[in-house]
Amino acid sequence: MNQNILVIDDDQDLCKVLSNFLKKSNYGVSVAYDAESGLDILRKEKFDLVLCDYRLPDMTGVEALQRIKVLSPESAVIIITGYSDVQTAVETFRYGANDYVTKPLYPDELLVTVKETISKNQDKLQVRSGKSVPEKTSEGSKNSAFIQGTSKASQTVQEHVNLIGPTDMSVLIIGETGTGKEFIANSIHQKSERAGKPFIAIDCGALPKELAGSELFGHMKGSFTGAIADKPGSFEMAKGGTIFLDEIGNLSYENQVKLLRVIQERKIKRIGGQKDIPIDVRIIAATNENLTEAIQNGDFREDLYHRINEFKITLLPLRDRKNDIMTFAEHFLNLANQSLKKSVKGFSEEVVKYFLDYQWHGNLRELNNVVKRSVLLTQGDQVEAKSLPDEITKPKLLNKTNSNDDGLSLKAASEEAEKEAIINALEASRYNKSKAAELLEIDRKTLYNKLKQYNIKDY
Ligand SMILES: Nc1ncnc2c1ncn2[C@@H]1O[C@H](COP(=O)(O)OP(=O)(O)OP(=O)(O)O)[C@@H](O)[C@H]1O
Repeated sequence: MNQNILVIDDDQDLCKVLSNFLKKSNYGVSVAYDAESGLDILRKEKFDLVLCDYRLPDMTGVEALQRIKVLSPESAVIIITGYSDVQTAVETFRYGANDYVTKPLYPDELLVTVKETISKNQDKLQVRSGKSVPEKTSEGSKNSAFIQGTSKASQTVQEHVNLIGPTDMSVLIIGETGTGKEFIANSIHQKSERAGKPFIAIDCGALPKELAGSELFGHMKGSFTGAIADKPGSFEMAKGGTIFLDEIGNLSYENQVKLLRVIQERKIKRIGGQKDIPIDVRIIAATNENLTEAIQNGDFREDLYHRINEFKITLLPLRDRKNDIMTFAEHFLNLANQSLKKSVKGFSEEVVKYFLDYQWHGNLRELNNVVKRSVLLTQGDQVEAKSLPDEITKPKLLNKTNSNDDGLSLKAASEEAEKEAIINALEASRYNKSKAAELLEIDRKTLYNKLKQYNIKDY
């Protein structure tokens, strides 16, 4: 049966082109020019994928995404965005977007992203419904796509993963969007005795409040409108395996209480059910927000925090572990060559410099997408700067013209250099702050102040 795609974009010409192209590639396609019409279509039909513009005339990208997830939690969503919006569009990942593509859209690149996204989403749905997913040998396989970073920070993370993997401790992974939290969670699972059992990833940010309880803990027929049959929740489906709760800070208070009970008593009750069901799962949680602050504000339970935080792993933003950038870029280049059937060999020196200087707010996910796009556009042997988006090659000029901001000033340049020196010292000292302060010839207190000033994550 054909897979169905819904395209929501106010650019009617783009919709026409996309629709023709996707139909030629054997997808069933429906089109809407604003979010409300798209949501109307979603109320009537099921879609494997929604391709949704980030800037719609009637609502913001995040709002559209949240409403899509309420109506059709099982559809994958790819956000279409202009490169200048990438920095804000990456926020949609907190609400369950599966990937993003940047305008101008290129058919080959889009097709690869569409195929991969639908396939990964179906694997997830299958695992959640209790069916095993056949091992894949292509680039779709998590294991074949996983690599270790080469920065000191990544090596330390890997040591921790190796240590903590075989235990049954709960782990809290902290990091910005796209830093690889789910990949690390999966790697911890693979190193444990639970490896042959399910790894179920739940995006708490994408779960509509009204469905979250049922999704996690299951329900009994008739317990609420729409509960047409008994349904096991993710905790039951993960039997013997690991559950990965991404964006755990988004769980409602009520579900936090239920989760605490699962952890303390190792059993659950389905919604509307009487029976206690024993649960054997390891919990790995992730967040990109400051849970301590959420606790102080009364939004997150402190007792739950201590339970999920038996071990903490912090993934630094890519811009703060620069040694990883080219390691991952080479890896993504190989993957892009495979999926786009190209044979680009590497990156020009200029490109390497741009990559090292860029801020990568979407982290590894953004790097992957930029490399994929540049491989597609490369005719010769190596990726040249002209294949990169302007935001990467001219960030300061684009962002700073017509503003009083001193991005081009000596002060900004020396602050940038200072920040880099601090990051290098931290890496060299394996995040031992006393040693880093010594290397920098400043005292610890000054170092702490600078970490705060430059928003360098505490490792
Ligand atoms: N160790 C790794 N090896 C190879 N690719 C990686 C690795 N970690 C991350 N990636 C790439 O980065 C993308 C984002 O990773 P992941 O989904 O694990 O990030 P995340 O921190 O969980 O993001 P979010 O918070 O938005 O859910 C992956 O799809 C993959 O392409």
